[in-house]
Amino acid sequence: MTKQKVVLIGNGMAGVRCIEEIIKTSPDQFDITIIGSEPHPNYNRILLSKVLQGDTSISDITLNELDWYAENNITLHKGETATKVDTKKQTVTTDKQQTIPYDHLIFATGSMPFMLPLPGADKDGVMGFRDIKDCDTLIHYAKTKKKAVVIGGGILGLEAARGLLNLDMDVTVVHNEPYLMNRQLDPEAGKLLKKKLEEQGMKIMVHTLTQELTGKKHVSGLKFVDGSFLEADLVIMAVGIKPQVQLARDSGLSVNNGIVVDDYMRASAPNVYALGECTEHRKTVYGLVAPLYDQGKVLAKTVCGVDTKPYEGSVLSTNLKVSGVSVFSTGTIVESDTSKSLMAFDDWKGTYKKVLSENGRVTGAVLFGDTSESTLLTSMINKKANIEDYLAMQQSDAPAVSVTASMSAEDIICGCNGVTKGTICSAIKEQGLASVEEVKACTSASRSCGGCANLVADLLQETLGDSFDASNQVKPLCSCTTMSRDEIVDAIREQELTTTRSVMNVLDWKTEEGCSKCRPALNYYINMAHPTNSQDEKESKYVNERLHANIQKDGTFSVVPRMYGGVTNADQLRKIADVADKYEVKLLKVTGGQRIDMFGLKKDDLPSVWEDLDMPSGYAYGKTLRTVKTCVGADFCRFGTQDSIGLGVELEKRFERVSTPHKVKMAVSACPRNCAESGIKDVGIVGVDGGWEIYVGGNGGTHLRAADLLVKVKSEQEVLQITGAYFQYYRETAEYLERTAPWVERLGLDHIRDVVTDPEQSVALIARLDVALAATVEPWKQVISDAQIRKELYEVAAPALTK
Ligand SMILES: Cc1cc2nc3c(=O)[nH]c(=O)nc-3n(C[C@H](O)[C@H](O)[C@H](O)COP(=O)(O)OP(=O)(O)OC[C@H]3O[C@@H](n4cnc5c(N)ncnc54)[C@H](O)[C@@H]3O)c2cc1C
Ligand SMILES: NC(=O)c1ccc[n+]([C@@H]2O[C@H](COP(=O)([O-])OP(=O)(O)OC[C@H]3O[C@@H](n4cnc5c(N)ncnc54)[C@H](O)[C@@H]3O)[C@@H](O)[C@H]2O)c1
Ligand code: SF4
Ligand code: FES
Repeated sequence: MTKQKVVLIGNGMAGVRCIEEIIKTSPDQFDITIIGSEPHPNYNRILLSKVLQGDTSISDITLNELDWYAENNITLHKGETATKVDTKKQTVTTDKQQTIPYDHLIFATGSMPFMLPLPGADKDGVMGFRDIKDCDTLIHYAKTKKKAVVIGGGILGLEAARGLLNLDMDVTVVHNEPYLMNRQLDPEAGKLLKKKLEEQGMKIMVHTLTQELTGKKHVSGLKFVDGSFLEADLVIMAVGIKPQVQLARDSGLSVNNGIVVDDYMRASAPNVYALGECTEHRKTVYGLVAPLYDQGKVLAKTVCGVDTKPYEGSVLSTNLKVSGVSVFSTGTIVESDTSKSLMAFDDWKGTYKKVLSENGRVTGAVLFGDTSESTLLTSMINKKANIEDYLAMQQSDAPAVSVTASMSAEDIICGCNGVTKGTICSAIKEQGLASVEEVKACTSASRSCGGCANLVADLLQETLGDSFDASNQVKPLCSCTTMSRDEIVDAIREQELTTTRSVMNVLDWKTEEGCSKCRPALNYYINMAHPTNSQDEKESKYVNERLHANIQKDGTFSVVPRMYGGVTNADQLRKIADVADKYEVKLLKVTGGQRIDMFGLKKDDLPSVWEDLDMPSGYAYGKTLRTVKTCVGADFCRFGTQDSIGLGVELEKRFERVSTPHKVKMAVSACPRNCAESGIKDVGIVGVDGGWEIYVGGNGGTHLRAADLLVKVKSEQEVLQITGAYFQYYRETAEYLERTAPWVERLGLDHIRDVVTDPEQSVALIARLDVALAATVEPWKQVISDAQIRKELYEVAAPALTK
C-alpha cells in the first residue's frame, strides 16, 4: 500500500516536534518530506542566547542530527525554500524548482525579527537575532566592534545584551517603555531587573524612542526623538517578531497576524495545517515553545486520524535566561478592576513576588530574585486552583514539601518540552535512570532552557529515595565535554596535560576551540596542577587579566599599584601624582582595599605608566590575592594590642601573584572592633586576647556572607601556616570562578578545618603552594622588559575575549 505523503514547510522547533509526535503515534503511516530554508538540521533556537553568552556552543544545540532524519526515512531538503503551494493540486514548489506532492501539508514557517522601519535601518551592522547565522555574525562583530546598542528591552533584547557584554562589548539597551520586559513583568519587577542588569555592567535607557540610525555604509550611532545621540557600531533590533506568512497568504489561506487555524490546527484549505509562531489560534499568535509543542501534539493526532482533545490555548510562562538574574512571569500579570494581588517584597534578599487572582482563582504571577515557586504557580494556574490553597501553603508551619511531591502525574515538569511528571517517573523506574543527564537524554526534560533541571533532580530523589545522591551528579564543566571538573583535573594530573589544546585533544572535546567557559578554567587547572612546566596561556584569559589592567566603559584602562597592607609613603604618592599628571589620569580614587586606582589610561600608555610608577601590580584585575586590608593596630590605636599592619604586609607579600580560582581578599584587624572588616573577607584575621582568630569564607559583595571562625592560634607564624594551607586547599579543590564563600559551604567548615590543621596535610599543601609561588613573575615588570609582549598586546588591537 502506498503511504500518504506528509510535507512540512519549516525545519524548526515546532514543525519537527510535530513530526516526532506523528512518528510516535503512527510510525509507518506516512512518507515524510521536510523543506527548511536554513542549512542546518533542526536545532534548539532557544539556546542561541546561551551560545552568545558563552555557556554552550553551536555544535551542541542540534536537536535532531541528520542520522535521525535518515533513520526515520524522512527526506530533508535543507537550505531550500518553499516558494509556491497549490492547494488544489496539492503540491509544493521550492526555490530549487522541485515540485513535491502532498496528502497533508503542514506550515511551520516560524517568524522573523520585526525590524523597525527607521531611516538607516538598512546599514551594515544593523541586525536582528534569530538564527545561527545571526549568532555567528554577532560573535564575529564583537571581535572588532566596541559599542553595541540593543533596541528593545524585552526578553530577547536582554538575553542578547548579556551575550554581548560577555563578548566584552560596551552594551546599551534602548527601551521605549518606562520599565524593562513590560510585556512580561509589572513595573516593580521591571525596575528591580534594571538595577540588577546595571550592576552587571549593562547600560539601560528607558522611555527612549529612536528616530534614525546614522552612518555611511556602516552604522555609527542612533539619533533619538528627544534630539540626543548615542554612538554605536552594532545595533540589534529586538522589538518583537513578525510571523512568516507570505507564502500562506499567496497560497490563498486565511491569514490575519498569523495563519488562521481551528482547535485542531487545521488551516482554511483542505489537508493544510499550521503550527508554531506562524500560526494564529483564537486570535493569539504565540512566541514561546511550550504552546507550540502543545499544538504539535494535537496536530499530530489530527494528521494521523486519531481522536484528540482540541487545542484550547496555552498559559504562557517566561524565564529570563541571564545568569545571575532570576525572573519569572506566568499567566495574566495585568491587574484589572476585579483582580486581587498578593505582594511580597524583601529588600534584604532582593526578592519580589506578586501573585494575582481573579474570582478566587490563581491567574498570574511575577517572581524576581527567587523563582523557586515558578512550577507550583504555573501548575496552580493551569488547574485554576483556589488562591486560598496558595495562601494556606504560605501560612502553614509544616515543613515545606518539595513542589514535585504535591504534583500529579499529568502535571508538566518541563514546560519547554511538555514532559510530565508521570513520564519522567516512569522513565526513571523503567529505564533505571539515576541522573539528570540520563533523564534529559531519555525524556527530553531539561533539554531546552534547562530551567527545570532542579525539578528533575527532585523527581529522582522522590522516585529513588536514599539511593539518589544529588551531590554525586556529574556536572559537566561546560557543553564542550561530558566530564566534570574533578575528572578533568584528575586527567590533567595523571596524564601530565600541560596545554589547553592537549586537554581538548586527549579528553575528546566536542568543540575544536572550546568555549569561553572551559578555556579559562582549563588554563587555571593546568597551571594549578603543573606550576613549573605549563604556560599561562594569554589567549585563554579574560581581557583584564591578559592586559594586567581593568578595562573601563569608555575603552580606557584603570591601574592599581600594590600598596602592601594599605600602607604608602610620600615617595610612592609623589610617583603616582607625577604619573597622573604626565598621562592625564581622569580620576584618582582610593579603593575599598586601601590603595589608589588611576582611571582613564590609554592602552598603549600602560607599559610606560608601569615603568614610571616602578611599583608592583596590585592585581586589581586578577583571580589571585587582591588586597590585605589592615587596621592601624597597636602602634597608634588605643585599643590595639597586636601589629595588624605588620601581619597584613607579611601575608600580602607571602601570597601575592599566585593564581586562585577566583579573587581572594584578606584583612587583619588588631582587635574585635574589626575596623578592617575581617568578618566579610575570604580570610579575615582578628587580634584577640592571647593570639589571633582566623575567619574564612566571608563575602562583602552581592552575596553577603559573614565569615566562619576556622581556628584560633597564638602566633603570627601559625596564622601564616594555617592561611597558607587553607589558601592552597582552596586553589586545589575549588571550581574555577568559585569564591571561597560557596566553596566553604560546599566542602563544609569542619572538613576544611580537619585538613588545614592536620600537620601532615598542612605541610604538604604549603610545600605545593611554595612551588607555585616560586614560579610566579611580576607581570608589569615582564611587560616592560619584553618588547614582543608590548607589541602584541599593547600596540595593536588585541583580539576580543569573553569576560
Ligand atoms: C535567541 C532566542 C531565544 C529564545 N529563547 C526562548 C526561551 O527561552 N523559551 C521559549 O519558550 N522560547 C524562546 N525563543 C522562542 C522560540 O525559539 C520560538 O518560539 C520557536 O523556535 C518557534 O518555533 P517555530 O518552529 O514556530 O519557528 P522557527 O524555530 O523559527 O522555525 C521556522 C523555520 O522555518 C523556516 N522557514 C520559513 N519559511 C520557510 C519556507 N518558505 N521554506 C522553508 N523553510 C522556511 C525558517 O527558516 C525556520 O528555520 C527564543 C527565540 C530566540 C530567537
Ligand atoms: N527566555 C525566553 O522565553 C525568550 C528569550 C528570547 C526570545 N524569546 C521570544 O522571542 C520573541 C522575540 O522577543 P522580543 O524580546 O523581541 O519580543 P517582545 O515582544 O517580548 O519584546 C519586545 C520589546 O521591545 C520593546 N519595543 C518595541 N518597540 C520599541 C522601540 N521602537 N524602541 C525600543 N523598544 C521597543 C517593547 O516594549 C517590548 O518590551 C518573543 O516571542 C519572545 O517570547 C523568548
Ligand atoms: S580594629 Fe581595634 S586595633 Fe584596629 S583600628 Fe580598630 S579599634 Fe584599633
Ligand atoms: S523548562 Fe525549559 S528545558 Fe525544561
